[in-house]
Formats: sequence, C-alpha cells, structure tokens
Amino acid sequence: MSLLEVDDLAIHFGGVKAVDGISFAVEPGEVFAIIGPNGAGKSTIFNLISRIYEPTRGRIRFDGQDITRLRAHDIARLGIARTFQNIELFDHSTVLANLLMGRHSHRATNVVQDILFLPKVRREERAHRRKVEEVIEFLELEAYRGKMIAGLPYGVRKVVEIGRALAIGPRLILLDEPASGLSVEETQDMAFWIEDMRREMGLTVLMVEHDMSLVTQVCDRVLAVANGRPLALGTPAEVQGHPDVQAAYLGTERAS
Ligand SMILES: Nc1ncnc2c1ncn2[C@@H]1O[C@H](COP(=O)(O)OP(=O)(O)OP(=O)(O)O)[C@@H](O)[C@H]1O
Repeated sequence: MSLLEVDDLAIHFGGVKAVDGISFAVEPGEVFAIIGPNGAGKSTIFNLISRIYEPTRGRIRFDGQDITRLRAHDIARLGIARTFQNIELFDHSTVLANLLMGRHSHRATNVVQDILFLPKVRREERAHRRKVEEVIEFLELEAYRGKMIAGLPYGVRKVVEIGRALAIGPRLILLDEPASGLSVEETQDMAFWIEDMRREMGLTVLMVEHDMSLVTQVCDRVLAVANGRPLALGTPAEVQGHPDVQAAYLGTERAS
C-alpha cells in the first residue's frame, strides 16, 4: 500500500486554479520530488497535504487513512512533518529549544500536570530530550546545540529546520526546496542527509525542488507540474526528457 495517496487534488483561489487535478502516490521508503516552474503550484500542494489549505476537491490518504479534513496538528501526530521554503524557526531561541518545540505535537500531559511537574511530565520530558539528542547527533549539530538561530549561517539554519521536522519522529517528511539558497557543497551535504534519512531512519521523503542535480541524485520518481496541472511522472531522467516538461521550462533558467 502507498504511504501517501493524492487523488484529483484541487484548490482554486478566486479565479486562480493554483492546483487543478493533481494525483500521485508515494511508496514507503521512496524519495519523490515535485518539480515545476515558478508559480506552478508546488508549495500549494504541500500546503494542502499539511492541511494549511482546504482543498476545493480531491482526497489525501496517509497510510490508508483519509486525512483530507484533519487538522494540521493531527497530521503531525500521525507522522507527517514538513519544512518551509522560507525557514520558519524561532530566531531568538537556541537550536535545542527549537528542536524541543518540534516535539510539541507529541505532548501527552496537560497544563496542570506540567505546572506540578509530575513524574509523568518528567518522564515525558526525558523522552523528548532523548529524541532531540538523537536528531542532533544524526545531523551533526552538536557544536550548535546552545547557539541562537539568529547567529547561525543560512546553511546551518536549513539543517536545523530539517532537525525540527525530524524531532517529531515522522514517517513522511515534506521538504520544501531543501537546496534553495545553499552553495554547491551545502547542496551535496543536503543530498547525503536525504539519503541517510531514507537509509538510516527508514523515512519516506516528498520534496519540492528546483535544483535538478539534487533531484537526479536522490529521487526515485518525479512529478512535474505547471499551472497547477500534471505534466509528467516518472524517473528524473524520463521527466526531464519529456517534451511537455521541456516546453514548460522554455525561457526559464531553472531545471537545467
Ligand atoms: N493563498 C493564496 N491566495 C491566492 N493565490 C495563491 C495563494 N497561494 C498560492 N497562490 C497562487 O497559486 C499559484 C501557485 O503558487 P505556488 O506558490 O504553489 O507555486 P510554486 O510552484 O510553489 O512556485 P515557486 O517555485 O515560485 O515557489 C500562484 O499563481 C500563486 O500566486
């Protein structure tokens, strides 16, 4: 069974058909990319899957469960985590604090229990810390643990954002342009993190990405979209060579 199934998904903003009849399925352990020119609808598809937007029509299933109408924080609890195109971290908190915030969807204690700092709260706190320390070790963030986000280089902040998503212990991670703003070397490191997420953590990865060198290196399959509509689905080589995809990119500098 596919881990994520998207069926005839659509959202219209007034007259703009931002997403209009998108279907695809992501298999467990797969690294799957959505590509397309600017304004194609890629981020909107992510916002629909992570339940920030309400679809005009269509269905989203995760592990066989219909999640089309679930609330965003229930999505996280089910095991879907995401990063954002414009990094969304708390700039004036430390790396450790940001990663711990990523665990919030898992809190099983209530406010009164928290205030009294009952044993259950302490146990839960220790479990959160253990998970976060695992992520810090996995992403080699030890040197940055106590540092404020605001003072960190852009490339490190991107890795911390991935860390915050990993801290929830997801089965599926949505990466919105993981290579944007990164140097060639940092993009290569990102490719290694993505491969390790799959290999060592058993994660399934769905990403939106413009950098075709990263897509070709790490993705099993690619869906190309333009104007909210599907263009081609297949291996990176098949999709890049598809005449409709080449036509959609004609005159743009990206996807080269
Ligand atoms: N909340 C919104 N209200 C109105 N229009 C929107 C909204 N969100 C997205 N759109 C429109 O939907 C279309 C798709 O936008 P989207 O951001 O999903 O594209 P994208 O493929 O992610 O582009 P990019 O590669 O530049 O990030 C655009 O025409 C955009 O203006």
